[in-house]
Amino acid sequence: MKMEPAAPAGVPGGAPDGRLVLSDVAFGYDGRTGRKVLEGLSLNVRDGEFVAILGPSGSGKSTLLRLVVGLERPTGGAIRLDGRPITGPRQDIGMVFQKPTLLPWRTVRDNVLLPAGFARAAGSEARTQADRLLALVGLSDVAGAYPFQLSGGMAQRVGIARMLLHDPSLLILDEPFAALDAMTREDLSLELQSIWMAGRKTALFVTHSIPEAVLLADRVVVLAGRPAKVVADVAVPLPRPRTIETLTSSEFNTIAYELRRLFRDLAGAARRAS
Ligand SMILES: Nc1ncnc2c1ncn2[C@@H]1O[C@H](COP(=O)(O)OP(=O)(O)OP(=O)(O)O)[C@@H](O)[C@H]1O
Repeated sequence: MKMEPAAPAGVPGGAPDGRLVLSDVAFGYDGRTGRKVLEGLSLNVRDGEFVAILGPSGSGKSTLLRLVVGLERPTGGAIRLDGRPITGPRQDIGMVFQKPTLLPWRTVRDNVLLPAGFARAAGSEARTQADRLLALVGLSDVAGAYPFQLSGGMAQRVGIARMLLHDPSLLILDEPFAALDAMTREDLSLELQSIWMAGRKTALFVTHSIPEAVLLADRVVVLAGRPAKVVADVAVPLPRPRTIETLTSSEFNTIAYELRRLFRDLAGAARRAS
């Protein structure tokens, strides 16, 4: 397996013809102190590629996603999707968070329709699409239910259906399964893989779980440092569809083990530096 150290600039780990290209990106929340969260971060995601992002807590993974969806603007470098800079939220980017933030007074169907302006404003086409997506994530039976009637896994399925409402071509997922029990998490990971395989959308997926990253991704990118940048870019050439059996294969375990070792090295280096 190849653990590629990140190049100081440019587009490590991929051809320069990526769909989503981050070039030498820098960002800090506090303009006054100038403290940067990310610096010199370059990443190239190809069309249809599923990239998982791992990194120590606080390394800037969510910040990176906020930049990609246009909720924040980089203070240095550039982020381009299909060759154009990202200047704000857009319909061709769908996002799902750790907590799906469902409106408790709206039904499941209306929560899926939220990006379309709710059921009354949404046309019949959007309502049909919402029902189709609820069927896709196995929630047709609870379309008229309210969020308090759902389990954590069901609520997250609603979040996934909502993310897909406008048929986005770029999926941004920020620890979507972190709050779920292990079995539900595994089931939803495999469902996400099916959805992704059916549409071959480009996906950026942040997780703290090495096995989850290796199970789902074509590539695992590791962020680290203060400010953070890409410190490793690991290809996952396992056949698809991946299944729970994949978790027992020697190829899977070799990649997961190498990533674990890398994390231990990073933690050791951070301890020595502090
Ligand atoms: N809105 C904000 N204002 C100021 N600082 C912030 C804000 N959001 C995040 N930060 C800081 O930016 C850094 C990176 O945070 P971020 O949430 O991106 O990391 P992360 O890798 O996603 O963390 P975790 O794995 O714990 O979710 C942290 O030091 C955090 O305190």
